[in-house]
Amino acid sequence: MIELRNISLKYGEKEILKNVSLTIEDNTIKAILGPSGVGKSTILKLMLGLIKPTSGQVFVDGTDISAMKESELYPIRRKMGMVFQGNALFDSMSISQNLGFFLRENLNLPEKEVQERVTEQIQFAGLEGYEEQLPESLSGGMRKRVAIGRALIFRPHMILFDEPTAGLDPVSSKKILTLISSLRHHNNLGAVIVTHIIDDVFNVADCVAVLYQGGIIFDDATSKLHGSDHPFIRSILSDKILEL
Ligand SMILES: Nc1ncnc2c1ncn2[C@@H]1O[C@H](COP(=O)(O)OP(=O)(O)OP(=O)(O)O)[C@@H](O)[C@H]1O
Repeated sequence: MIELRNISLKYGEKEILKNVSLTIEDNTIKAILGPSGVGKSTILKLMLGLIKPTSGQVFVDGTDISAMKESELYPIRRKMGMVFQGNALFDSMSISQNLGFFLRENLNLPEKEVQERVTEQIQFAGLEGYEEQLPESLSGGMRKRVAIGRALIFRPHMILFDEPTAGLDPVSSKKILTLISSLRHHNNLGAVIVTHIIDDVFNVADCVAVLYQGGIIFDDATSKLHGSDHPFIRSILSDKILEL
């Protein structure tokens, strides 16, 4: 479980988050929806301990990480898999090498187990036959699937997605959302999806927090979003445009 408690965050004089509280339960897919530049990626960085809040606390499985040193954060980050917006794959490595790289670097596992985990993720992500290809020869949707496999290979408790369907065509987006939905029954894994695309929320998220002008204006089951009378939520439900 991840909890942000009364988080405020400033970049210089600019206040991005104002007293934000938010919980991500295990075994739940939660979306954080908001317009571009509102602070969604900033929330993911706070959850990973990559930046410190100006005030407030971040709890991961009950442990306050907001004042932790970098070395103390390693085991915490191991609990979380991150899927970056641009995937962050290594261009010169094959798909199999990309999947196994951090496992070989960071966990002292026997090579046989590394191979087994790579094969498991190749199958889960539907990448059979592409093991020896370079990322550049794959479609955007397939590269995203490699990035998801690489995050899952550590067997995290929580997986964080930054704009998982950004830049993908509708068919690839749908496949990625189906893959994310299938995580719901995957070893009690929780997921956070940061997005500005409301269809992503309806397709995949059990619950959603809407971030607007530095604060949370909705935090409940996705099915209740239509019942909100907040003007911003009404406007995104009617035109689905978040670029305000
Ligand atoms: N290191 C930084 N220093 C100063 N300002 C920053 C920094 N990182 C982000 N910002 C600003 O903070 C705001 C929130 O950024 P963030 O990337 O979290 O937004 P976002 O909601 O994820 O948007 P997008 O979807 O466009 O990435 C933006 O105005 C951004 O310009």
